[in-house]
Amino acid sequence: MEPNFWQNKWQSNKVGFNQSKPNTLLMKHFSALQLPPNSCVFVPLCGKSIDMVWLADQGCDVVGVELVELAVEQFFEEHQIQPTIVEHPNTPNLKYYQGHLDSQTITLWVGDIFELTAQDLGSVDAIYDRAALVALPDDGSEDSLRVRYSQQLIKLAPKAQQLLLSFGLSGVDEAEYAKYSGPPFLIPSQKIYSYYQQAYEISLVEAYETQQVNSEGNPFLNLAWQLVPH
Ligand SMILES: C[S@@+](CC[C@H](N)C(=O)[O-])C[C@H]1O[C@@H](n2cnc3c(N)ncnc32)[C@H](O)[C@@H]1O
Repeated sequence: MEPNFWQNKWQSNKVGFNQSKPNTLLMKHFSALQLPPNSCVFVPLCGKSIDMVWLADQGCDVVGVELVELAVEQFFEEHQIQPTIVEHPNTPNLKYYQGHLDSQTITLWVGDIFELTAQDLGSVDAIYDRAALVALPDDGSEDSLRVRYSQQLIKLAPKAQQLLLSFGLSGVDEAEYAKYSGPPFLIPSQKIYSYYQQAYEISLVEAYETQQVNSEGNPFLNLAWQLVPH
């Protein structure tokens, strides 16, 4: 997706991916990560997700990154948090907004995730990916946006486990997935392994069929994965 695609979505308020309530798979499976209090959770491609408030309520600090500044502004406005805005000392296209929710710190970088470094993020204990991997296309090439994104996550936080949410389709083979365009994209399970098995032990912690079916009656799936660094 070109940056303009996302800028337009936010400018025209076509943000159907944004949830009004915390994600049920997050609430159900987050405790399996067994994070100590004040752990830092990285939320890539964070939008203005309410899940970040839920994570802070669990006693975590949150670091996010989001391309579109309007999304970050809206996050702080909607939760009535007064942010401090800090420009990156060396990278002109990066800045962060930082504020506090009770005793937790929320730091949202504005910019392209590919411009961030592990040093910018600081120490990260876990990554929560909802609507991020599935937002990016994979044309099958070695340097597709989705492949580059998965590599970048590993570089940014090599010691962090991940809770990853994805979408699939029940009862079809991998070839069938290519018929569906996104975002969000459906991702065959084999692909999740191909992106991440070099860095993580991968467990599928939940997969459930949604009410929605394709034209052949195959149900769409919501999946939750736990990825633990080797
Ligand atoms: C489908 S939305 C999901 C937002 C959020 N994770 C949620 O659950 O609501 C994907 C977000 O990624 C942002 N985005 C896309 N490409 C990006 C990039 N290269 N760097 C940072 N953010 C990006 C978009 O602006 C958009 O807000």
